[in-house]
Amino acid sequence: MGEAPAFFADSLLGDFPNGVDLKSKGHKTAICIGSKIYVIGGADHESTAVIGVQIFEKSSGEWINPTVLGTKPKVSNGHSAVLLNGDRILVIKGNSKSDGCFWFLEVGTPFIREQEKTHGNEVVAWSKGVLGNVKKPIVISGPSGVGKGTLISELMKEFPSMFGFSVSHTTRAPREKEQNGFHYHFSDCSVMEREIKDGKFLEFASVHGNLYGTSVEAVEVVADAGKRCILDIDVQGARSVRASSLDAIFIFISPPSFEELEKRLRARATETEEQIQKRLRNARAELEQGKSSGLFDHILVNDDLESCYENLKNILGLTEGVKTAHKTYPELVDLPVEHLVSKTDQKILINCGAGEYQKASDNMYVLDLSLLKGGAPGRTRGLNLFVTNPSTDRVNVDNQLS
Ligand SMILES: Nc1ncnc2c1ncn2[C@@H]1O[C@H](COP(=O)(O)OP(=O)(O)OP(=O)(O)O)[C@@H](O)[C@H]1O
Ligand SMILES: Nc1nc2c(ncn2[C@@H]2O[C@H](COP(=O)(O)O)[C@@H](O)[C@H]2O)c(=O)[nH]1
Repeated sequence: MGEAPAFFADSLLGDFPNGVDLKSKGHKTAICIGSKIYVIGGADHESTAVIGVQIFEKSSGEWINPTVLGTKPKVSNGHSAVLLNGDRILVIKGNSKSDGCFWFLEVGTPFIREQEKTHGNEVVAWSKGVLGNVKKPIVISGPSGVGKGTLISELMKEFPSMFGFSVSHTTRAPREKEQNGFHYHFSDCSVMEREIKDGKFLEFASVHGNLYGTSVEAVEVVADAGKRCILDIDVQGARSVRASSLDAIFIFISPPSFEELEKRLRARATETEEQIQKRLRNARAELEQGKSSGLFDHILVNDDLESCYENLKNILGLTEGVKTAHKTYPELVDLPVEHLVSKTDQKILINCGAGEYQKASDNMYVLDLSLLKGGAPGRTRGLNLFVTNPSTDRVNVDNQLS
């Protein structure tokens, strides 16, 4: 149970006209979902730099400090909040640019329900809203030595501005030419176990006797750079990603034969005999699962490297002449502190000339949420923002809201 915010729960039920399902006072907003009132604003109880969240449970009259996961938004002069689908709240920070003003607070999504089982406490999770879209990440799996890394290197070499590699964490020792932060983030077992508990990883698995994991950040930094992310992970990891909010394409690379796989692994000469034996034992299980689980969208046999690479490019729609990424981000706009929000279906109307400050020339923005992707613990992507002027674009607004 936490300390109450600086106003009483009853006052939350007053009529503050600041958006849909929204009651606000000062820099706090309140959204009611069932028996709970989520109070967003002020400082977090652990850090004064980020926006706090508290929950008022109406049935017991108690205040709860939930476990707050995800990237938290910095405190701002003011914000508005809108409930979406009953399980997440859109928070629009005023006085910020459109690449940093949209945030989502998840309160009842499948991810939150899973986390509540682990934490044994109320959980909420922030994710930053990102305008525009990037193409689906690509998960590449297959037994050790099949050629995943070789194929990925070819892609990155031919299309450097299009693809980015998700740099995993691992507890295995670096090989001779491997660089920390480039090939892997090399980590201690105790550090990585603590970070797993803290929710830093999208997925993790014990592979060939070591821990490996993809951090949420490893995937998001690639997408933030406008690139398509490639993950090189084992089959257990692929299964976890399938169950996560990351909408990806799953490709399994298979060897032409088990003998050829063994030959490649030995020729690479990076493992001891004992490790080779372990990897080969695991390869049998991975081949079984990879081919029969229905987990993978595509299975590619890496016999001749050149033709396998061509097949991979075909799957990814990389025909001749496609060399660069297409960025589709809208131009940045400034959202003022004073704004009104209203919601129709999957669209949010943001009126930037709110109340007494309204001028005929003030712009309205329409935030389209119909193509939302992802969410906590990563980013929420696929937001589209249209600008419109109420005095000249009446028809336009109506169309965009319908
Ligand atoms: N089609 C191919 N024909 C012959 N050799 C290949 C082929 N593809 C890759 N190789 C070689 O096989 C070895 C293993 O390849 P690579 O390191 O890319 O495998 P990997 O699947 O990434 O393995 P790991 O999962 O252990 O990281 C390398 O020496 C590579 O040059
Ligand atoms: N589940 C995960 N598996 C991973 C990750 N990073 C790499 N891997 C897989 O581990 C094996 C061994 O890799 P190696 O570099 O030691 O040869 C290989 O199959 C990789 O695909 C990860 O983040 N998560």
